Amino acid sequence: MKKFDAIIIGSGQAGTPLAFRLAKVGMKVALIEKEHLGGTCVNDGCTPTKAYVASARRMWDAMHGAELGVSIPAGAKADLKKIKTRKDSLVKTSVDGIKQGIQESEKLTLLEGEAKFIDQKTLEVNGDKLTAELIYINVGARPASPEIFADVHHLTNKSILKLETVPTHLIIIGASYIGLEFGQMFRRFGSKVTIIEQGDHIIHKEDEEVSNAIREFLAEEGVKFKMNSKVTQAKNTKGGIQLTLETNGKASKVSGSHLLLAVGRKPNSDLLNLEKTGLKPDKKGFIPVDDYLETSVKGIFALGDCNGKGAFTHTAYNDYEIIAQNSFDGKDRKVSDRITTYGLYIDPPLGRAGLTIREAKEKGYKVKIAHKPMDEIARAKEKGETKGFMSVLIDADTDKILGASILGVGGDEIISGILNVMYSQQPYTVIRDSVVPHPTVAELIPTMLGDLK
Ligand SMILES: Cc1cc2nc3c(=O)[nH]c(=O)nc-3n(C[C@H](O)[C@H](O)[C@H](O)COP(=O)(O)OP(=O)(O)OC[C@H]3O[C@@H](n4cnc5c(N)ncnc54)[C@H](O)[C@@H]3O)c2cc1C
Ligand SMILES: NC(=O)c1ccc[n+]([C@@H]2O[C@H](COP(=O)([O-])OP(=O)(O)OC[C@H]3O[C@@H](n4cnc5c(N)ncnc54)[C@H](O)[C@@H]3O)[C@@H](O)[C@H]2O)c1
Repeated sequence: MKKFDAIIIGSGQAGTPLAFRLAKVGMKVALIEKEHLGGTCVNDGCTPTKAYVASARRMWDAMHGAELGVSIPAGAKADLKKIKTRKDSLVKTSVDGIKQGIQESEKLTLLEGEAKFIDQKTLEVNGDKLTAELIYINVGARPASPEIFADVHHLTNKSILKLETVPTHLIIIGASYIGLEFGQMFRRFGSKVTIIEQGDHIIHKEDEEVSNAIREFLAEEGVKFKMNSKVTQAKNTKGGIQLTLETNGKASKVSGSHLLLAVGRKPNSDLLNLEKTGLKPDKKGFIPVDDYLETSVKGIFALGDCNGKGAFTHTAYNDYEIIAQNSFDGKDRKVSDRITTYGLYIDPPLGRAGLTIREAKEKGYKVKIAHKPMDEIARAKEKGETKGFMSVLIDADTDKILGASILGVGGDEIISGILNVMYSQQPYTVIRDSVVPHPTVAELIPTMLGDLK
């Protein structure tokens, strides 16, 4: 039996920085990773997809030069092999950085293998047993894969990143983060793209206006949507796959060269033998934790996607901060202090913070809404990128900002300014009365708030 001060299962966006921090304060730490250092974000999530989004944008620029008076000779072509090589190099740099950090740390031991509990505080990896009083679970999630697709060739967010030629017709199941980001980028790389969604709105968590605007501009680029559609049959064909759909009671068929499943993610908690620790995941497989990320077993914590408190890299990293700062910096940080925020990295992007209008109304807030279409903003017009709008939601009783959606050029960056005011718990009037550089898209936020009725 090997004894450690702390064991971390999974080298994701919470586990990796935590391993370094624990080792830095002198603890003997084991970091267990079954697949790849850095986890999903680095290897098959944020880093690769945002690298591809950047290549897709260059492709779009090449096709749209004439709109801004620039003649670009015809013949722009996405070379997926080169796009992948660039991505692989970005991923490698990140992973090598983690490897080097581990090699340089005397207190940190990396164990490459899959961890399983064999009793409350003991784990087994590759036949070795190890124990610690403190155990941090950071096992992340994997792509969900409905039974109906089990026997047809299909891609996930992992395998699609291994392709070296552009699919002729990519069918995507699921119109949310993964489906929309991959859908637009492959459309721009030259694929025909059809997205099949069971619901009646794409990116269903958002307000209807956001969802409709995104659908409209993706459709304008040629992405086809089949809404309210369920796959009732899937089969392999000579040229790819054929799906039978049921849409509002009507049957139809769609055939494509490739199929991507983007129907959500399943926590990896089922791989851990959790019952040996006395822990029980919830119905969706998330490991229940308190506001300080501790499970019902003292000394065992769950961080990142597997605890169901967030599904993003910044939420996983914040979980690390909560543990580290409460343990070593005398702070009292809690999950419930976190304000929801994320980007959807289509082009133009969506930056989101706080509540949607629907959520605010459901919670009983009396709301004031400031709203500005991008086509009324000088800088957006100058850039020739006028799709989308900005909207900020205000609590009519307190003047505090409840939420915001910035859909449009720079929206993923602009949202942080609004988020900072939300964290500082100041009223919206602080932004309304601020002076912002001209000409920027953000300069219209004070104007928009000034127009608030
Ligand atoms: C295609 C895609 C794009 C994304 N884009 C974004 C984005 O732009 N912005 C954003 O904020 N988020 C994005 N995300 C989400 C983000 O990647 C995750 O929220 C984040 O990686 C979660 O980190 P984590 O630390 O919880 O787990 P992970 O990063 O998933 O790491 C968990 C690690 O645990 C390992 N592991 C699992 N079980 C065991 C075991 N039993 N023993 C040992 N090791 C184990 C896994 O191999 C993995 O390396 C994206 C996700 C996907 C799939
Ligand atoms: N920009 C980002 O931050 C980013 C990007 C990519 C992924 N992610 C993370 O990855 C996670 C997973 O994303 P996702 O898009 O796979 O899942 P999701 O859970 O957000 O959406 C899945 C979609 O698939 C639809 N769906 C499910 N089953 C279906 C079926 N059988 N037929 C048709 N439609 C079906 C659902 O209605 C839903 O719209 C998200 O939680 C997100 O946090 C984040």
